[in-house]
Amino acid sequence: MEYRNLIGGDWFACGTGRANVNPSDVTDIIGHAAQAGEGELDAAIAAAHAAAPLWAASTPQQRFDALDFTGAELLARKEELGRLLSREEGKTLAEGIGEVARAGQIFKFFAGEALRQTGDRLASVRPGVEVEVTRTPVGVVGLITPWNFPIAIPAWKIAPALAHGNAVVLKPADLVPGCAHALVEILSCAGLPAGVVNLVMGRGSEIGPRLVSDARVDAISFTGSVPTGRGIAAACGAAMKKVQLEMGGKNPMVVLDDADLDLAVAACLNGAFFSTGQRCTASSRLIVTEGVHDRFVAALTAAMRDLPVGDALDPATQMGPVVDARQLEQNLDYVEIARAEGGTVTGGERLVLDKDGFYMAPALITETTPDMRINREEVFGPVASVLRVRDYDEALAVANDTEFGLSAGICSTSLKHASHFKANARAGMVMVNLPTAGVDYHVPFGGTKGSSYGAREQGTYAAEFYTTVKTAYTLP
Ligand SMILES: NC(=O)C1=CN([C@@H]2O[C@H](COP(=O)(O)OP(=O)(O)OC[C@H]3O[C@@H](n4cnc5c(N)ncnc54)[C@H](OP(=O)(O)O)[C@@H]3O)[C@@H](O)[C@H]2O)C=CC1
Ligand SMILES: O=C(O)CCC(=O)C(=O)O
Repeated sequence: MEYRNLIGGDWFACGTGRANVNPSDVTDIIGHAAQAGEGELDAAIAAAHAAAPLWAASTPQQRFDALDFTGAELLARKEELGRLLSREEGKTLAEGIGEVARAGQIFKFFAGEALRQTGDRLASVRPGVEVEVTRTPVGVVGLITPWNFPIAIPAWKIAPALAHGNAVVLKPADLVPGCAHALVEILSCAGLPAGVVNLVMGRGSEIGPRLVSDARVDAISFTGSVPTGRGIAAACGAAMKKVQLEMGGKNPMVVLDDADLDLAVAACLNGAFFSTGQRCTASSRLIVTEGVHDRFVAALTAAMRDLPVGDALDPATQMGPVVDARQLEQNLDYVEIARAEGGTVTGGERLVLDKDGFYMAPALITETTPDMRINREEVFGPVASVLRVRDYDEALAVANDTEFGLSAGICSTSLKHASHFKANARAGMVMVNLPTAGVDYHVPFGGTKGSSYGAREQGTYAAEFYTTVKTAYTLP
């Protein structure tokens, strides 16, 4: 399969195609992706810039139709596209199909948002004057997306951008061109004017900074690593350009003595290891009070041993491979760092299976302290640590002792502690008796502190980023 770039409504096979490798089996080359250079990027931005006024003038019905069509198509093809997703990213088939369905629901939700454009008409403080407050499109939005949710994250950026009347240039992660291509191919049949949606695949370090700094691009929405995000924020700040960043997490999951132990173990197993731990919402710090600590560790260790690791496309697999060799090395390095810091390691070894892929066993690091690197830095793999604490107050203090603030969870049957945690956990999302990862598609997503910057993504709150508020005064 050859993945081409979509520029101004035409498909271009630019540059030498980059191989799209299956992380479950590196002998399986799924396709080759076009690599855009400066010229192709420039053409894509020019196309979006020319098309933006057309789409800004579209009716709510036109926007609804395009988004509803895309959502319906994704839902109808979720098995086929879920298979592609699992094959190129490595999450299990059930997770891959689930993610495509989620992308479909996101488009359906924003189809509805296109019809629900709101505004205010108010009386002026001056006699006879009318005031109207409306939302107008931002213009051209550059979307830079990561590899860990290769269809849902592009969906939750493209869908609100289009619903609110913007044109986009999508730069997906290098490792997952197949899903981006499939999504944009569907959008190219959705009745949008040429140039409203453009796809440029190519090295992020080369074309990314150009996309961010181009004066014709009015706003940037980014999800990925902290260092890349910081660079983008600095460039957008200097250009006084609107920017939205979703970055890392070091998400705490508090387990109190009074928790339902089975529920807590299931929530931590899911939060820490599902999707191979490659979620910015992953539960990477398990903070457990001393009365339940040993029973919790024993039960979670047993559950980890029963988690089949293997080829993402094998229906028996519950944890697929790591996305690539570099990420696998990073994960294994962190396991060794934790051991050297004095942590006790269970699992975390590289696995050699019949297929030549990037496999490792899930890792649990016990007997850790808050100052260890394993409790401060994001690993982005199936590696979780356990911190033993005296009581709820210490648990909350440890949970908040991080530079990140994306998601925070608590497992407890105490309404008092759950309510206090919801109010006092310094995170954008709080979960009670649920994994820190796995969020709904119709409500805001985002964090505090070093995890996020700018307006929230998703739900009705997405309007904040994808529109500019205009206040009009009329003397009739
Ligand atoms: N919070 C999250 O959801 C995610 C966090 N991460 C974290 O980041 C680490 C590294 O992952 P990685 O994929 O390399 O993350 P990056 O931040 O490097 O990549 C994210 C996106 O940004 C692009 N990009 C890279 N460099 C630039 C640049 N200078 N300017 C603009 N865009 C750029 C990438 O393109 P390209 O792919 O072509 O390099 C990709 O599309 C992981 O180990 C993990 O810790 C990673 C993914 C998601
Ligand atoms: O947990 C989720 O459902 C979403 C996580 C996510 O968006 C991410 O890891 O980038």
